[in-house]
Amino acid sequence: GLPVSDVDPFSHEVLEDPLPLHEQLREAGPVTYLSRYDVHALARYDEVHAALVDWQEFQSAAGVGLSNFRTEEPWRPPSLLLEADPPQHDAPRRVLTAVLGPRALRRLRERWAADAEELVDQVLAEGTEFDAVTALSQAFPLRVFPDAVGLGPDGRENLLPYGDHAFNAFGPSNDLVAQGAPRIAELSAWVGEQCQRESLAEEGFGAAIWAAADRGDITPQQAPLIVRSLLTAGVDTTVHGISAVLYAFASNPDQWARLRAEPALARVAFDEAIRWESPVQTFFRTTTTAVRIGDAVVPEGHKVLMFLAAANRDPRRWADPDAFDLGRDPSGHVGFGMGLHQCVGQHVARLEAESVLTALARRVARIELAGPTRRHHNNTLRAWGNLPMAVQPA
Ligand code: HEM
Ligand SMILES: CC(C)Cc1ccc(C(=O)O)cc1
Repeated sequence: GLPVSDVDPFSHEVLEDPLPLHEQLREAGPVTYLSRYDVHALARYDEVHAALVDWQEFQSAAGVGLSNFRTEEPWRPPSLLLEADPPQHDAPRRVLTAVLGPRALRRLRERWAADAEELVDQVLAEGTEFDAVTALSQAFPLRVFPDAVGLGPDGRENLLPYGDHAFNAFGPSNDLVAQGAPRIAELSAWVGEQCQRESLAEEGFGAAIWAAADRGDITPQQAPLIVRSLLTAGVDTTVHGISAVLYAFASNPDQWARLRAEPALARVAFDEAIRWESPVQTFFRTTTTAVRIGDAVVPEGHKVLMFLAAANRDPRRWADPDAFDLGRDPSGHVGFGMGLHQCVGQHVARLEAESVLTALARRVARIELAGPTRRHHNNTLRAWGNLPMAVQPA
């Protein structure tokens, strides 16, 4: 039969330490009915992977949060990529694939490497103990990404709280959503303003999106919403992704030695950290027909909650899943999703993380935690509130 649980995956207790729930859901069966939210939960790698690649039966157009856009008004106009399915999804996806693709990033590689070296030098000049969240995880993305998009200099402090609320809003209307509610109208207005053509620099991801509208690849009405996708998805994720890989190394000093010996491991280290920590923990799909999962049938129009983090540590798929191991091949992890909607910004994220790790590995022989850590709770994101770190210069 279908296992049932009234657990709240979005409670502070679970957000503080989700691992026990992930284990419980994986062991309960291929699917569990969560009665509290009337959703079906997938926690094993095979079922999460299968739902991610089957966009026809598990759609995104009804929203990838708990809210069902067929019956509820979205809090903001739906994303033309994330909250769309083919054919509407096709042109916006094709444009962002080109704008954010490895070729487009070639010209950023050198600049970001230099920026990372400069930032790490500045951090180390201040001392060997610092909070890596503010000094590196937040500082580097906020130093390079708004410029890469072509944002003006003012108001960039709005980006993190806007994204934090957007990611909370994929969950239920709990206290985390209530915390962001008072400011979100003002933050949304600022973000919307930055997406207008006249707000953007002549060079950058934003300009490239507007150039696609000039070519007729997308419409001028779509261009600002596609820029909005970058500002929503492209900041908080990389901040918490970089925190995840720094925490992974600080709690596995032997792996730092491996990176120092072989700096090219920086790239696979980031993907292994994305698998191990999964900064994006969960999101939803909506069934477009009755779908059989295991020996259960999920009715049409139901929300399905995918636990990416649980899938990324499923012992059915990964040997020694709880180990952060640079010797592993992490490809196939679902930390960037999978299939049609797989993260279109993953190359940007990898380049940011690689830049920071390479600069740090060159300058620092050891990194370790130097005090109590604190989580930052979010309905969707796994994040550190702080990472007190002590480093030993090389
Ligand atoms: C560590 C950093 C990141 C993580 C963990 C991450 C994770 C994800 C995941 C799991 C999805 C799939 C969502 C779904 O299937 O519904 C996704 C989609 C997406 N991501 Fe990322 N992301 C990251 C960085 C970025 C960056 C830097 C950008 C922009 C520059 C970005 C832009 C997007 C967009 C636009 C989509 C929607 C793609 C589509 O629906 O076709 N992401 N991301
Ligand atoms: C993991 C995903 C939910 C991250 C994300 C957020 C927002 C957008 C957008 O298009 O606004 C795209 C992707």
